Amino acid sequence: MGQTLAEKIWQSHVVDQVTGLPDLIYIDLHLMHEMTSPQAFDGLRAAGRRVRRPDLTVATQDHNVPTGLADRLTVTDPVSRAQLRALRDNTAEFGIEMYGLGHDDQGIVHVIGPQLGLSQPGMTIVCGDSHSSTHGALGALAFGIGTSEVEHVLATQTLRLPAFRTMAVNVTGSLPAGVTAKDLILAVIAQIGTGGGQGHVIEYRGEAVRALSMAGRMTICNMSIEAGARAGLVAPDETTFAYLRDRPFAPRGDAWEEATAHWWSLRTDDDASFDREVDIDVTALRPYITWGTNPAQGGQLDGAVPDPASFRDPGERAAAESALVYMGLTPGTPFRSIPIDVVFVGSCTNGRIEDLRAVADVLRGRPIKAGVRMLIVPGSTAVRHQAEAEGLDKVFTAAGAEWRAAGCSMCIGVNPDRLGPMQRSASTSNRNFEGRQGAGARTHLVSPPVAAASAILGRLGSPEEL
Ligand SMILES: CC(C)[C@H](C(=O)O)[C@@H](O)C(=O)O
Ligand code: SF4
Repeated sequence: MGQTLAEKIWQSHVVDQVTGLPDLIYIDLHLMHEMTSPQAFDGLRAAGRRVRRPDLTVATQDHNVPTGLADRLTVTDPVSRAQLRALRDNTAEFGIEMYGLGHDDQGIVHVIGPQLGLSQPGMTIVCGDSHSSTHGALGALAFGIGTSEVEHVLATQTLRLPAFRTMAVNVTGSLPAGVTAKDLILAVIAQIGTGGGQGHVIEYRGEAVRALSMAGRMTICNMSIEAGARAGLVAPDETTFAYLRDRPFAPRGDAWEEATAHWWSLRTDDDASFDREVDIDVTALRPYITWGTNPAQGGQLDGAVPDPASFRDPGERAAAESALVYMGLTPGTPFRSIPIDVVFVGSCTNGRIEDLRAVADVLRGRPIKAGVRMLIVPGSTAVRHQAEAEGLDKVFTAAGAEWRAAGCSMCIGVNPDRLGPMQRSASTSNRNFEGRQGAGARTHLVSPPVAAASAILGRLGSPEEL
């Protein structure tokens, strides 16, 4: 019987199999950021070990960095300061490449890996960060790992990883105009739930996935983790190769020809079977948003806040009840009437140049609503430079938005970009948990065009209303 793509990559990386223990897997690329690495380096030091393959390890500073142009280098929070300094010192001590603050290649770890051509088809990639699934868009098997595993990879370039189950998400039809990869993944998560992918590696397949840009594929793979999946991936094709060609770390010349010949073999065999398959037809998909406090509590923007009583499952009903209290929402309220205070565009889900272009297309020539704060935060310094070369920053600032420097920013409240209590945001990020964007803050996850339209309207809405 044939194999799935995920199984093929796994098998080609098994270093050791011992009965009763998870497989020992070779790791091709280890990405790091400041939040999950300090203790790993402390552990190495305590054991007197070195980093086995510093050449396969790359670090950046993203979570704790200020994105304000004025306070970029003034990190006042002591914890953030200590973590940023630790990463700088540790990478210098252990000989690891570091794209830190001030470096042209700095950015959110899941944005810079693909952008530099570090993340490639067929690789095993790990990072001490759950959204490592993003790199699966390149046809890699990419897992988020914990800090003790970070230490293990640093020391050995291998990791014992538990076996996974396979799942196919088959996406048919083509996305209607104005409907994006973000809407698609929010709809998938609403359909299968936050635990729907548990223990599985999801392969996204079908014509609608083939038609997605690499940025779109990264958006859907990124959020696989919000459905509980171990990883998400898309088989590599011409779109992948066109994206990777000539990137700084992509193979060149004959090595490129050899690599692409191999990469073409990286696909699920026709006679392979998945442990689970989910079908979704996107022909009639509309912009999707979340109303609750987990990414599966979502619905079409055309709809209204649901009545918790409408959920048959008692767990889902209770979760909806408490989410509506936290979110300050009343059943039956049309989504398009919900006022917002802040709009955040950015994150490893939607902080790429394509996302910023989509936002600029909506904002061009239109001011954002008085009283609304809009932050536009490029996913990397290179994205920032590209956007400026295209004049997008002028569009943003002319509309009244803040154009900021690269980092995780308001996706997570561990840097100065935070919402105040009860402030409500439309956010292109991936998590709407209680307190995620600041204590007491209320988050609606949206696509880039919906974020831009909402900033103009001062309430949740889409470009068709403008
Ligand atoms: C800080 C980090 C460990 C965390 C993650 O694992 O995803 C963060 O990036 C997030 O998005 O919540
Ligand atoms: S942008 Fe958000 S989701 Fe992505 S790595 Fe940073 S904090 Fe995590």
